[in-house]
Amino acid sequence: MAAEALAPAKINLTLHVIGRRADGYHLLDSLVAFVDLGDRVGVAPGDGLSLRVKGPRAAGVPADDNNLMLRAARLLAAGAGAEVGADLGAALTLEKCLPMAAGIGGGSSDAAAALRLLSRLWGLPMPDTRALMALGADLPVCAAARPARMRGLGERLDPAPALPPVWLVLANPGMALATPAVFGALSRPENAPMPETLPDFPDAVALAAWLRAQRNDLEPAATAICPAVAQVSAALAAQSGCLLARMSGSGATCFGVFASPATAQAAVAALRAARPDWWVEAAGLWQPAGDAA
Ligand SMILES: C[C@@](CO)(OP(=O)(O)O)[C@H](O)COP(=O)(O)OP(=O)(O)OC[C@H]1O[C@@H](n2ccc(N)nc2=O)[C@H](O)[C@@H]1O
Ligand SMILES: Nc1ncnc2c1ncn2[C@@H]1O[C@H](COP(=O)(O)OP(=O)(O)O)[C@@H](O)[C@H]1O
Repeated sequence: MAAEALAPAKINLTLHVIGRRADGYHLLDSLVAFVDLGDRVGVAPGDGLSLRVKGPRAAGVPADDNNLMLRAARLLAAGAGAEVGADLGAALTLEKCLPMAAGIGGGSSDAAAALRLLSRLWGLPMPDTRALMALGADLPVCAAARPARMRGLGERLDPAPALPPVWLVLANPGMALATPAVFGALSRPENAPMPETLPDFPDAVALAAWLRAQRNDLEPAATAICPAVAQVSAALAAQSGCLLARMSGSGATCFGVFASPATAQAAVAALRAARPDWWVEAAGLWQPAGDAA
């Protein structure tokens, strides 16, 4: 049976870099949420394994074995001792709506959505955390697809406190930022973690007030490589009703936090008018349909 799902964008509401390992990977402490905006991933029975990429942001997205969706499919089959093509087949589609290399986990979320759909189609269990990490540090959290406190390299997930109704405006200046380059430009890898216990967030104002005391430690490094990050963040912060503006992940996408959909939509309209060259969208938090665990 053919099936389709949203691959929701991942937002690092905070991203504290708290150490660096000898192999160059960094230790993180991040509050991660997902929004109801993303790519659309489809899976249908098929002979062999194929992928068709379409959609408004398809340009430049690899459709070959470099695509994380195909790598994820092979990983899933290998976990069951099967080989894609010989034993299992699927026709995958990706409608790309999120900018690529943008700090919002597009490829990782596409791969996680493909895994969820393929595990149902093929009747196989989801890969374990260690296997997911082999695809990327963002894969475990994207496979969980629910708000989480992410630690370690990305493998340690704890439930986040319940998030209040909140609307985010996402803005990207149209410049791809490679994650390794941003980590490489980080001047100080040892920074303070978030508090051991995260508070409750009764409403959007309380959430934004708490977030303001936290950080994205990659933001200065990303801004050094791509100065437009500072412009995007400042433009979001200047919008009426914006409670906080910050970069997500390794950038260059920034998000603004708003307490109502109307203020968020007004900010989108103003930003699109001022900067037609930027990608600007409003989104609410993504509510998993119960099948994303
Ligand atoms: C920074 C984050 C925050 O959520 O998001 P994005 O900006 O990619 O969305 C992630 O940790 C990215 O996860 P992901 O994009 O899957 O990373 P990977 O493919 O595993 O690694 C890409 C590169 O990022 C660096 N890296 C990644 C994770 C980590 N804990 N320490 C690192 O130093 C390494 O240089 C690595 O070679
Ligand atoms: N399905 C996919 N969508 C986007 N990029 C992908 C995908 N699969 C593999 N990639 C590769 O992953 C790199 C990082 O892209 P992406 O996951 O969008 O970054 P980020 O995690 O910073 O948002 C891209 O440069 C691209 O070459």
